[in-house]
Amino acid sequence: MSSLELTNVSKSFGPTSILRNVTLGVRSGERFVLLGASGSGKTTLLRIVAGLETPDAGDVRLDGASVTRVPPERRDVGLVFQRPLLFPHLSVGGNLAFGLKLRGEAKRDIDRKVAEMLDLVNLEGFQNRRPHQLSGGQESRVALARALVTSPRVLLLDEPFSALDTTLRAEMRSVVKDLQERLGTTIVLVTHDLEDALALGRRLGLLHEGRLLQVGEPRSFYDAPATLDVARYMGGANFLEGEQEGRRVRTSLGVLTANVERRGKVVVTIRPEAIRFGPGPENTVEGIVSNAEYGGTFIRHELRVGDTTLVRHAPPHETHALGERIVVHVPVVACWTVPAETTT
Ligand SMILES: Nc1ncnc2c1ncn2[C@@H]1O[C@H](COP(=O)(O)OP(=O)(O)OP(=O)(O)O)[C@@H](O)[C@H]1O
Repeated sequence: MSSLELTNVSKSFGPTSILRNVTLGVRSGERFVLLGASGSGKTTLLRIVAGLETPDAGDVRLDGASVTRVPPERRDVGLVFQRPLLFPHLSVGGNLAFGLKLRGEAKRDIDRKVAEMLDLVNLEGFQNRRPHQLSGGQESRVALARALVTSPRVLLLDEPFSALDTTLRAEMRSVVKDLQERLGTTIVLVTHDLEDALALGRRLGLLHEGRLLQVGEPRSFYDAPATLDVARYMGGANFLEGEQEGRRVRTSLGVLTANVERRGKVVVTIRPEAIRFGPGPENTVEGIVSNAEYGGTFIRHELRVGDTTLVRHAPPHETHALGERIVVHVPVVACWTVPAETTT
């Protein structure tokens, strides 16, 4: 069963439409990442789930029951923002105990839950510290622990690592992953960062200008982007205009066989890492190496094929001289197309 369901949720601020007909189901115990550029409506969507914002239309359900008209404090939703926002005058223990006290839980239970949670985020012994005595990473862990200690039905994380440096980011990702796996909490994390999304999301959703363009496993965003905007968001692909009939696409590289059937004007998307050296059973192309850059784990080649330039990531041991004529092929599974009319 879906633990969180949004049905046709729309929201405008004044004349500006921020969310358009968003429908999404997040399963119980799932780690779901909502990806999107700045301004795409991610925070607004989280605020609607938390009850801090009311949708103009549509419904929000938690564990099957509509909460669209339920105030935030009765939704049982945990929120962690970009900055930890701990209560500065309360100790770490006090911060964690806050929500439990509000609920009127017994002191004995509160003490036990706080201690267990601090243990889970590796902060045992930090109970009496004040927020200003913590490092950035510790503060983030306290914020996470505070949101989880009340066992919310859904935990919403809004760019929770954006204030942290690269090392701490990676550390926090594994803390979140580990906690979620142990506690089985349903998590919806919002980020614009592809790396965070791929590391954490069992499933992803891509929000673009208030529309949810695609929902699925991370791999599907690379292998089978639903629209050109999705393919663009994932970055780095080659795009070629084409005219498709069934699996056959006429392009500036010649006729290619695509991994999807369509008809009419399309854009072929080919990932640079998918282009193989040597001829293949299909989609074989001959070109001239016009540029080569060492990229550490790969070599970025530009291949001139007539008037078209293909970017290819070759294995680091595969070196070619500039001007060398080489033959490559695009496996059919890597030759994906999207309808051209989605171009924005
Ligand atoms: N209360 C408000 N009143 C008017 N406009 C708002 C309000 N809240 C958000 N917006 C606008 O809605 C749009 C989407 O904002 P939102 O914060 O949801 O996007 P986001 O994807 O989370 O972006 P970011 O990653 O930058 O936080 C933005 O253009 C923002 O200016």
